[in-house]
Amino acid sequence: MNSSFLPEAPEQGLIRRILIMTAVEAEQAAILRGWNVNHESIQVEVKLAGVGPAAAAANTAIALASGDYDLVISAGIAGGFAGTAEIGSVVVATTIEQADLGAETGEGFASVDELGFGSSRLPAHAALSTRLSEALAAAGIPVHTGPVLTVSAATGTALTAAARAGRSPGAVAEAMEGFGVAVAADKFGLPIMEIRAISNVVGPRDKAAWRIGDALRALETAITHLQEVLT
Ligand SMILES: O=C(O)c1cccc(C(=O)CC[C@H]2O[C@@H](n3cnc4c(=O)[nH]cnc43)[C@H](O)[C@@H]2O)c1
Repeated sequence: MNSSFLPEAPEQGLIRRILIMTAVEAEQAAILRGWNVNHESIQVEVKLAGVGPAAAAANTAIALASGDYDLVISAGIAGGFAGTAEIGSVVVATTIEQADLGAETGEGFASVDELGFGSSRLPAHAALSTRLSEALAAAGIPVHTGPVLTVSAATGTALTAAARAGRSPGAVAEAMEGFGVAVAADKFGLPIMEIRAISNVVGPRDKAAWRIGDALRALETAITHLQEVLT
């Protein structure tokens, strides 16, 4: 992407320089396909976060330390919670939550929030997230909004899926980088979004049921609509 930014005035709330972080190259390529580089009014950098929240936080912080951005987005594929976000749909986070940041206790999992050690969730940019989800719905694209969970270990059983969904009412999807990206963006005082396309159902491992190609195509489409919302 063009890395020379236009002289804009971000303090007026204009979004003109966006950093999009993806776990892997296939997601990065889908986003580059979906973004029309001829729209020079907004500059986008799409960089690799790596898999998992720690790598995502570190790589996002490195990118933010060497760039000047107005908005940070975690984007890629994700698992959808059964009955909430179907394979091929798009989810737009209202909040970005690390679902396994806390402690196992005799009474079950306790989050760092409950333990008094900090926060495991950050709010997404509400206006942009709403405008994107409304644009996707208007275009007939299946879209769901709600908390998107970040985990260090992907769910592999129905029991864990139910427990994670139960602790985060309204949770729409699970991935592995969003909260890491969000914490880094928050340290730089920047707004955050998380946009995911659903490749699988959160629960028992069934890689044969994954539809990564469909999810990448949905991600590409979602980014095209994001550009329209922002310009
Ligand atoms: O091998 C498996 O059974 C398996 C199960 C869940 C996730 C994986 C990954 O390798 C995920 C890597 C990558 O994709 C994102 N992602 C997509 N679906 C999920 C999910 O259901 N839970 C967590 N992450 C998911 C994630 O953001 C990673 O970047 C393998």
